[in-house]
Amino acid sequence: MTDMFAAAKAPGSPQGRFWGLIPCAGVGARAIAPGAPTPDLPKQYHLVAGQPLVLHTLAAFAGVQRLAGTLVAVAPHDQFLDAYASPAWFHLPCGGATRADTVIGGLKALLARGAAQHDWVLVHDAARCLVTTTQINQLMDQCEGDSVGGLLAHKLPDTLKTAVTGPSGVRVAATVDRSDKWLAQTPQMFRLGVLLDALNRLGAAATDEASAMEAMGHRPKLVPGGAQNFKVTYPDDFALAEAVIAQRGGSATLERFKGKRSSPAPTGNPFF
Ligand SMILES: Nc1ccn([C@@H]2O[C@H](COP(=O)(O)OP(=O)(O)OP(=O)(O)O)[C@@H](O)[C@H]2O)c(=O)n1
Ligand SMILES: C[C@](O)(CO)[C@H](O)COP(=O)(O)O
Repeated sequence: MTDMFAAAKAPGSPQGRFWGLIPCAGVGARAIAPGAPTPDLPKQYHLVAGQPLVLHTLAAFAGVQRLAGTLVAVAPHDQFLDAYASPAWFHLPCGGATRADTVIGGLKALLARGAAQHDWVLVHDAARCLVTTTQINQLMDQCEGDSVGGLLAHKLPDTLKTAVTGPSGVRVAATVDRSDKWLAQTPQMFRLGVLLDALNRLGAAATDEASAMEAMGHRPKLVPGGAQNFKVTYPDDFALAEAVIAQRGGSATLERFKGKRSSPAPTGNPFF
């Protein structure tokens, strides 16, 4: 993955190339505890085990040899990643008001820069910083021969309740059969053109890529991801992510970004 410009312009195989797309334009409102020291800093940039959360995510993608390139879709005017230029990924201010808008913006940006409609794209939340290179490769292995694509997911481990809220608070309405229930994770891997069409049709109601594909009548493949591939969503999740990183040996992901820039990267990324 040395020259993304060359990768985008190369004809690619009939099976299509693979692109990573990281929606990174959210604010993380649920993750910021009252009184936090940096309430305006989006959660994906908070330090986890010594480096901004999203860099852990990007380190996992940087290890995937088959990716032609990885686009990080950030919010307009977000310059945080300018200081972390890397040949392994590039960032663009194509984020939108909802996650679906951000993904649509990223897909269009990939197409505009030479990606093909039939290429595969792996969409992955910036906030799922514990995904591993091995898991990403497993998803690719299991889905590249599939006619639809699929996603990492985790079979529901707990008893599932529905709730009803009344005068005496929130109470159980029923216990639901969990035998067919999975928690959707990311990456979610689909053909770029089909996914863009599906997201355009479903719009903001698509909280993930698979739901847009499902609305088109497809049945995405579920590939077991594991409990550690959780999304940092609430304040407690930062400490949980740090604990997992420490248990994995801590600083391994840092090595890939030793050469990080301390000043904004120059314009002229070879991809553009
Ligand atoms: N307009 C948006 C909203 C979300 N995301 C990204 O989508 C991923 C998953 O979304 P979520 O965890 O819900 O992030 P936020 O929307 O930032 O969180 P919250 O709902 O708590 O504000 C995150 O990496 C987030 O940055 C995005 O790129 N653009
Ligand atoms: C895509 C996703 O991570 C699948 O679980 C999730 O739907 C995105 O988070 P959100 O909180 O629903 O925006």
